Amino acid sequence: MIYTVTLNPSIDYIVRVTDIELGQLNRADSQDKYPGGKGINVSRILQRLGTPTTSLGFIGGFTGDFIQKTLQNEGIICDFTTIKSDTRINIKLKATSETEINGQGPHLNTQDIHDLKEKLSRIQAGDIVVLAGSLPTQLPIDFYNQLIEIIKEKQADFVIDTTGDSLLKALVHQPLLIKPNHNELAEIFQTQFTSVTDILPYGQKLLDMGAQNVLVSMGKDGALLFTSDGNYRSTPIEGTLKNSVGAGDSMVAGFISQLAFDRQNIKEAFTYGVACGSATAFSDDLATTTAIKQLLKTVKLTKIA
Ligand SMILES: Nc1ncnc2c1ncn2[C@@H]1O[C@H](COP(=O)(O)OP(=O)(O)OP(=O)(O)O)[C@@H](O)[C@H]1O
Ligand SMILES: O=P(O)(O)OC[C@@]1(O)O[C@H](CO)[C@@H](O)[C@@H]1O
Repeated sequence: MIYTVTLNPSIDYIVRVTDIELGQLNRADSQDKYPGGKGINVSRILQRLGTPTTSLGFIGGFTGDFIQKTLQNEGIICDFTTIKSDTRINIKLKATSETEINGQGPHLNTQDIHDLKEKLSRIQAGDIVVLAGSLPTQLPIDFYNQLIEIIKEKQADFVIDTTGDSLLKALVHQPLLIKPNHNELAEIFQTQFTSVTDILPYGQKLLDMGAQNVLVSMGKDGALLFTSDGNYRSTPIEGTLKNSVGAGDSMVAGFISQLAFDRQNIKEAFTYGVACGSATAFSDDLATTTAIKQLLKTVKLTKIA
């Protein structure tokens, strides 16, 4: 089973406006609301790929109810910890460019935290747990490490998609996959990249620091994969960008959907990751199964010397 943990889920409220004027009344051309949060996005794509998944995390209030009902209608197993406060709403404003305002997240109490850990303790050896997204402000910076200890005790694998110190601290525990984007990678090592060649030593560094597989996503420029069996680049896929929210999560989902079958089949995993990421970039919501299948045929990988 693949579990996803979303500590700070959201309703993503997408508002499309042709010309936004700050300080004025603007009227939306259209709007949508989707269940969001990085782990939840991973679960939604896994489900579309036919891979069984259970969603864990904190949800509450009318916003939490919307998320849980939508996920259950899509066939995702939900084992959320119910909290008293409302789950946040994240605004994704799509005008000539995309602007995001992510909410802070709800209040949690000690019992909520205990309940989440207790649910996570029910995983079994061989399961994969995806830890993705920001921490509610109240949680300590090492909270992911506390969850990793539980996962390791159970002899399960984990994927972590977070940034900065939380990511670096997780590396010694040998995550099955990490997926920084190129900006996050530059920030971790306090550097700047001007070409793909600049990125290569830093992807390799994360591998040497303990990650089993490192995916570096580069938006419209494709992605790089670093593994102990060699490094690969996916050539960019052409298409019209509709939505960059969740492209990275879709990539993670595509990748682990294949690793869950066969831990050795890295190239197939990378192919699925790229197809899912681009298919979401070219869709209004997260990618559909049909969109992913169409793009699978177009993914091209080259080995990096
Ligand atoms: N405009 C695009 N055209 C084609 N493919 C894209 C585009 N944007 C994203 N992708 C695909 O999706 C992958 C993940 O996207 P990206 O690098 O934007 O992740 P991210 O920064 O983690 O995104 P997010 O945090 O919004 O989920 C890319 O590596 C690429 O394969
Ligand atoms: O505030 P966080 O947890 O860093 O990011 C949350 C979020 O922006 O990430 C997802 C896209 O990756 C969205 O569904 C969601 O709104």
